[in-house]
Amino acid sequence: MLHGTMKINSKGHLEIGGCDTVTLAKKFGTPLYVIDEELLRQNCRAFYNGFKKDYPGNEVIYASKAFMTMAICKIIEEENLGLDVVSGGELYTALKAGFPAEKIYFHGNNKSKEELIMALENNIGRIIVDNWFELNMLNDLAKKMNKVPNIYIRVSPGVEAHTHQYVKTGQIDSKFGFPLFNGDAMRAIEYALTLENVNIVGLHSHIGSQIFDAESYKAEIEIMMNFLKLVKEFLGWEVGELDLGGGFGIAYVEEDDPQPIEQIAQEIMQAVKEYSVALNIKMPNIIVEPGRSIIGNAGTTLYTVGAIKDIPGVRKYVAVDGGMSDNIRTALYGAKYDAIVANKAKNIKSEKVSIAGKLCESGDMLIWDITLPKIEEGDILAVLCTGAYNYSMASNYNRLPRPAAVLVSNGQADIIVARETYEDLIRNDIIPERLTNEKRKIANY
Ligand SMILES: Cc1ncc(COP(=O)(O)O)c(C=O)c1O
Ligand SMILES: N[C@H](CCC[C@H](N)C(=O)O)C(=O)O
Repeated sequence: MLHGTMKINSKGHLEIGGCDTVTLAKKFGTPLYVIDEELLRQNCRAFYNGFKKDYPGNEVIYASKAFMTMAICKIIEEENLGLDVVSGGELYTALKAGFPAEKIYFHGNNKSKEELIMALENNIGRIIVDNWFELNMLNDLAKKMNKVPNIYIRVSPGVEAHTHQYVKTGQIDSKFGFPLFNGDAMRAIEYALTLENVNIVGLHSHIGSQIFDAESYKAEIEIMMNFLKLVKEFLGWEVGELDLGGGFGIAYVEEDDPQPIEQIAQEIMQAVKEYSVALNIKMPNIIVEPGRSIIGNAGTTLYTVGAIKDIPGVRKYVAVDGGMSDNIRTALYGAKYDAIVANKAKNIKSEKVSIAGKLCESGDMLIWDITLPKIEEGDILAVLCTGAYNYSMASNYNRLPRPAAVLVSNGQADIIVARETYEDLIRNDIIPERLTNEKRKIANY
């Protein structure tokens, strides 16, 4: 499966954005995240065309947790999308990149006082309030700062998306949002409407991630639209904005079969329209928060193959120079990935291997069982669809420096995140004086 601008060139090498990946590996080192700018922009446009073109009041906001750097913020801004941030760090990055504050939406189930102050100071577009503690704290802070932020109330709709347990969020037993089933969501809205220093403009819900078709969204829409009707009846307030969250799936491997975004968008908008007519309520503007489906298939990780361990009759382990520190998803979720031997992209796939990382964990695997051309030390392995939740979930486990990321387009490759160095790793380390004290050394000795 080739994605976006991927091609096999005349040398039999994998090319992305007009750049030979073997050359990229040599020039920038490995592991290396490669981002296909054209595909990233195409994904943005599919969402824009599906949700916003015919409905100017709608917004598509990129869930920056999937992959965020200042360069990515620039592209998202150019593509006319908004931005979903979930922490002071993401907000800071967006603001530093000059992202328009009014198009920033702030999520999170435990925002700190400092984070809320930062949001208020910068007059960001929407704050999605998750719980009572936050609602009161925000109103108090806003009063002190003489602000009236636009807020959504996050509703926990009780919808089970058909996806991995860890990436389900809409079910009743969830840490996110005000439960709908016990009346909390209604009470929170009623209360927010009485507060002077918050301006409630909409509701939010999110049901999970890696969802392949419109069915789960339709279940969410049915619940939320009926709730909008109840809110109108009980509180006399018509909800103007309904944020349905993110979660649109991508094809990591061949058996994954997500519907095209344009089609899902069409079905979602159709369902919203039908419910507003049937329930006799104003059609709300719809907000969606795609993360994975914007950046996921636009990212590829290049690794260099090192040790190969063949256990005859059992398994052949092919180890690469990265692993769970740059892609924790296989270890964490049992995620599946496809890969190409970048310098042998035309060769016949002839042997089944498993791709291991280099970290000190048996679970540090990237791919269990994949058939590839005969692979040798020094080959460049390209793991596909690593754009989302790889760099953003990367760690320094085993003190591995985080890889660099390059943006490729039309034969040009630009670094958007520099490779971490060993110096970076010790930058924040401090040896207290008492540990360097000579007398202590002697005493201990
Ligand atoms: C509230 C919310 N919105 C959007 C997203 C983005 O999800 P995805 O990357 O699956 O589109 C998530 C999950 O990370 C989320 O929790
Ligand atoms: N926050 C998202 C899931 C993020 C999953 C992501 N971390 C992954 O690697 O797939 C949610 O609650 O639906």
